Amino acid sequence: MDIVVFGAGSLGSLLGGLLARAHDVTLVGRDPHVSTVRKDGLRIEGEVEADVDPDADTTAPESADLVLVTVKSYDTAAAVEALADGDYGAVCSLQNGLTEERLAELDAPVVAGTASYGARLRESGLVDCTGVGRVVVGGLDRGPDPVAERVGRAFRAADVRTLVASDMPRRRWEKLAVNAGINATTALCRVENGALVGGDPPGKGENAPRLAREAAHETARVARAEGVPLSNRQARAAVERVASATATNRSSMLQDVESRSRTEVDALNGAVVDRAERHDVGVPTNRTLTRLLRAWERGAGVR
Ligand SMILES: NC(=O)C1=CN([C@@H]2O[C@H](COP(=O)(O)OP(=O)(O)OC[C@H]3O[C@@H](n4cnc5c(N)ncnc54)[C@H](O)[C@@H]3O)[C@@H](O)[C@H]2O)C=CC1
Ligand SMILES: CC(C)(CO)C(=O)C(=O)O
Repeated sequence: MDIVVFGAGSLGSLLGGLLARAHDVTLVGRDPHVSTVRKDGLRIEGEVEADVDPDADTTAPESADLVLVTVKSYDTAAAVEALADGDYGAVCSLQNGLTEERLAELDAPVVAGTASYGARLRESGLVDCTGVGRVVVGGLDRGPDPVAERVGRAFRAADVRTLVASDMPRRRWEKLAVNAGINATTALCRVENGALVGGDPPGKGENAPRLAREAAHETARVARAEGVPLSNRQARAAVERVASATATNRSSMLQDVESRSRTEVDALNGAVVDRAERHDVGVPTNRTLTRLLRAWERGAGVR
């Protein structure tokens, strides 16, 4: 397959690099990373090791079988603009947050995706795989999706752990509940993910878990208003499962706040608020978390 990875940062370089073991991959990113990859190739270190030689450019090729979008969610509109005139067989987002609807503006079938691999671009030309997770792809609607099947086969051919799911709407909303619950709470409270599990001893230290739980419950309520069957219990259980499994992680939003960078709050808690308004569902916790993070971004001068 001819695959373009639009957004060759941490995740895009890792997955693009892994896919380059079996496919013709072009990483679209920025210098100096692009020039280094062109000159010396890309090295993957950590939980997976590989030396690969994908193409790299600062603009997207005009055609490809598949485009993977891996820019931060707030750069999705710019990515859509950059890809608008291309001839692509399919486009798939592996970003956090609800971004697929924006990709639907492109003249190509959209495959929904999530990634739980961990990636960190250590320096130009060198990406660390900090965790072997899984890619999940599927149709935007429930049911089998032949384009997603093809994308899944391409990932597996490159030894990327991949599931092709026929219940992607529920999975996307469950992932949104996890990120809406964990990311904003850990960023604002400056705690690791594990602080959201339990509340031990009872009555003490339970404020952060309660915030995360309420944000997840509200997300599930909005999912149901959208016709997606996600119960409050499933959403809460997903938050607790992920927070336990990643207990010592500093969430990506906490890292953004610590490095005084823009966060993805608009595509996470902000997306829950936007969807809730369409259905007249109250989401006070997500609204407050969104306002606090936007206020922090403005104060930090990154918005
Ligand atoms: N890093 C990780 O381990 C994981 C990240 N994600 C999600 O994946 C998405 C990307 O995250 P990261 O890779 O960490 O971010 P990142 O900031 O490392 O990578 C994004 C890259 O896109 C490039 N970019 C942005 N606009 C561009 C344009 N117009 N043209 C060319 N290049 C452009 C940036 O220069 C940057 O290198 C986010 O939504 C994140 O939540 C999801 C799972 C794991
Ligand atoms: C799953 C989780 C919460 C892991 O930290 C994540 O996706 C993030 O930090 O963005």
